[in-house]
Amino acid sequence: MGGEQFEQKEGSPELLQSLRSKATELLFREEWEESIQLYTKFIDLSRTKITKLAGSDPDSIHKLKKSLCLALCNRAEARARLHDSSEAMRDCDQALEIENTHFKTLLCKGKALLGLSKYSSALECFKTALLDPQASESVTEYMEKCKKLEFKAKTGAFDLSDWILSGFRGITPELAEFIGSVEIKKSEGSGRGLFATKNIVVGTLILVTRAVATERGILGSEESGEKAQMIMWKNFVEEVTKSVRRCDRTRRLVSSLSTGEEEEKLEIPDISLFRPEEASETYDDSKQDLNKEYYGIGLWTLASFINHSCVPNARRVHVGDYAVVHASRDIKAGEEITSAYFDVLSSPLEKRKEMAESWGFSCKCSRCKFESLLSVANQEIREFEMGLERGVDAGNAVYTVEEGMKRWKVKGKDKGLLRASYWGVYEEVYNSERLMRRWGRKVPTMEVVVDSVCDVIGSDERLLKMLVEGMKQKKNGGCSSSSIAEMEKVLKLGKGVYSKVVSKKKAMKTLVGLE
Ligand SMILES: C[S@@+](CC[C@H](N)C(=O)[O-])C[C@H]1O[C@@H](n2cnc3c(N)ncnc32)[C@H](O)[C@@H]1O
Repeated sequence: MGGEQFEQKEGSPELLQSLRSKATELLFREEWEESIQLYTKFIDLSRTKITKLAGSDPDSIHKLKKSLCLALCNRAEARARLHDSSEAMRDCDQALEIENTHFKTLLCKGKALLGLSKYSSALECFKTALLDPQASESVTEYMEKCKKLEFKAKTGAFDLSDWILSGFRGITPELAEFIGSVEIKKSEGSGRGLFATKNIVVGTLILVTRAVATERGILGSEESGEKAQMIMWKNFVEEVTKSVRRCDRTRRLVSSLSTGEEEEKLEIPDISLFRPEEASETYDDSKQDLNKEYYGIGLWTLASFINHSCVPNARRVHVGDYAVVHASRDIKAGEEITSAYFDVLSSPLEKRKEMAESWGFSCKCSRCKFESLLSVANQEIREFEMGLERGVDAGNAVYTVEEGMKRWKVKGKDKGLLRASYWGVYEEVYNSERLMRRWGRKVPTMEVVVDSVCDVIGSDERLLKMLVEGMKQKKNGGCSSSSIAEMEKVLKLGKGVYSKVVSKKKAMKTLVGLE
């Protein structure tokens, strides 16, 4: 192709024709990069020619502009396929400057806007496209999609009941970016954090945010797994770098993130920076643990402002490329929203310190402060923990903690903190008929312990499972059906674990194992 091209004069109709048909052929063959290259050459040559012909040959200029418009539109299509929505948008805008109702471009721009989560702007585009005689049903379908996503983005009303119930199988449901009642502020403990601007009820969605980049894979055996992990990280960093280069807004979002150093000096970005519809696009030319070997990396900018706490009030799950954060207990206006970066149930202070260290920080949360003070003052706790390591009887261990708390003057909510730290032994006791026969009368009931733990660490599937098992056992033991209050408690805990995206009550009942 190269030789053939250079024999033709730059800007000759033959060269332009040949470039255009080769670029189109590549587009049909889905060879996006190569197609973009040829369209770029065609676009540059056409523009030069139009400038040269200015004022002399209106017919030729008209024809050239028409094919320039189509070339920009096709290049936009190819760029959109490579997930370069910002550059695709720029091509569309330039094409629409030539022909403001160009049908194919309007469709392409609408799709690019959808890719940028700008649902209402996308809807406007499709509305204009619908006026074109070529408009088919697919335009109406796109309009419906925009309306649905815009509604979700405004309200956070998602219903993933069916997908969750099907065991997360099938097509991942389409989500929209959503930012609830939150703002970014200085956090007492660690740089900046996300804060509630209104009271948030357990289960309510706080954020749904799409990743700047993700990388997923299955890791093999130890050695090849490590290598695969390294390759995934390399690809991931390349993807982030590409996204940052492509889009100025992404660059601003990524550069607002903390590196974990000098957190006191970090700027507080306005939350509107993260709202896709509000963000002006400037073009800069420059863990679901179903499988232990499954590995995933991602970067979600707004979710990265959420600090860790060992008494978290929010949970984060991933659905496709989205991070979904919801309240795992009721949150008061002004309270900092925190999630657990690692398992905080069944993890005494020293174990949590190690885990925080592997994340590169030393945890300053209230639970760590409380337990540090307690263990410094308390030789008994250290001895108790040494006993746990030696494998003492779980019933005896629970009894020791409960009696100890009386002596150490641990009261009210603080009891939940220690029970959470030593949850492992509590769980063992409540799950064992033998231990319950021996210790049942000497230790608090499972319901009391679950309540107090839930109060401090928020909803957790292990707490939920324990409550549900308790209800079933009561039923099997001849108790009449569970009380409404018990049922409501389980469903509330279910909401805290799975969030309101399981909005059908029947679905929630099945999910928690009550049906
Ligand atoms: C994902 S960022 C959270 C937002 C960060 N504070 C900021 O200003 O951008 C994670 C970093 O925040 C800090 N951090 C988060 N939770 C913390 C905690 N409980 N105690 C101390 N530092 C914490 C650590 O430096 C950690 O590496």
